[in-house]
Amino acid sequence: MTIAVLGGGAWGTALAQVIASGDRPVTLWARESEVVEAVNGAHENPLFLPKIPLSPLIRATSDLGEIAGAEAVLVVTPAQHMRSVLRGLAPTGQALILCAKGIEAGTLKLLHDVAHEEHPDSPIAVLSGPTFAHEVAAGLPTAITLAAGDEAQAKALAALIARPTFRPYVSTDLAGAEIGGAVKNVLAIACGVVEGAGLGQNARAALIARGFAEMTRFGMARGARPETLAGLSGLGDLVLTCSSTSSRNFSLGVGLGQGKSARDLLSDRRTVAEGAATAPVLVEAARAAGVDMPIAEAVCALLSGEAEVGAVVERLLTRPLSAEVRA
Ligand SMILES: NC(=O)C1=CN([C@@H]2O[C@H](COP(=O)(O)OP(=O)(O)OC[C@H]3O[C@@H](n4cnc5c(N)ncnc54)[C@H](O)[C@@H]3O)[C@@H](O)[C@H]2O)C=CC1
Ligand SMILES: O=C(CO)COP(=O)(O)O
Repeated sequence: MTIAVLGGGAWGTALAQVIASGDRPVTLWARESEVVEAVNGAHENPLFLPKIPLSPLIRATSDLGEIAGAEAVLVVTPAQHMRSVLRGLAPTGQALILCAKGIEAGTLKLLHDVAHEEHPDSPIAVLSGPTFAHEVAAGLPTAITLAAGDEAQAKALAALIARPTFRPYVSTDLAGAEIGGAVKNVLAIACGVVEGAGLGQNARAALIARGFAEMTRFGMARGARPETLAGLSGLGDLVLTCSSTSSRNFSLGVGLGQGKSARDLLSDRRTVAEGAATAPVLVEAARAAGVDMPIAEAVCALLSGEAEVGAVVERLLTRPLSAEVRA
């Protein structure tokens, strides 16, 4: 049976490639007709994942109806579009594996809650971890967290998608797997700012550690387990995206740190920097949960243009001194 992938961006295409490497036919739903044509004709996706020859076992379509017969569906749309795309999918009870990283604006809901609302009869799983799409598509070794509400379900889905260089570790902590990925994108922007403003490597290490403390506080307030946040989908992904210009969030931060405006930096991008969409939602969700997230607040202020880099850094450095670990 086929496995379906919803979303023909870099990550959806890379996941289709890794699944197809196990001799499995993959149906890839893409919004853009040029992606459908290029994947079916030339076996490539020059729009979102250039220079990677794709498996002929991947067949692209723009018809959501063609997803109906698949054994499982990997959902890889940007977080803010996930609900509307899922709404167009027939309610067949297929397992949905969510691969986007974010929190829904307006409702402040995690994506597995959104998916459950739209498809109450489908088992829901979350796939997250340190995974640059171009490395996964090139077959480089990668490990991920695969969480489902039920352990047997998580194991069955892990067996379905595991490949020799793509190694899932199972979990039953859906909230933990999701929150790590959503929060690290915002922190990656902050680390990019440190790089762009030339604040040094000590500052970046401090930001990663204090950012992880924010992720843990927020995660635990929303029901995540701290050991999940310390794993691949939390700390693992935080380290990856806070240290490489391959990260779109980090590189957005570099531009902000150099004094460019978020509007200018985002206007000529076709690709997503999810942290920019997540930051205001995260700040709102943290305030609603009574959680202090000064780094996320700083990223938000920079993105909205409310404050400049110098002021934001000064605000962070002049906070009252406090204990490293809060009671
Ligand atoms: N690229 C990567 O290395 C990784 C990405 N992710 C996550 O996967 C998700 C998708 O990211 P990418 O594949 O990288 O995207 P991308 O930046 O490569 O491509 C943009 C995607 O957004 C879609 N899109 C734009 N407007 C839309 C709309 N109105 N409705 C539905 N879809 C729309 C486009 O069709 C395209 O698939 C994001 O949440 C991202 O954080 C997760 C792990 C790795
Ligand atoms: O989530 C990712 C790697 O795990 C990709 O990060 P960026 O979206 O910042 O490129």
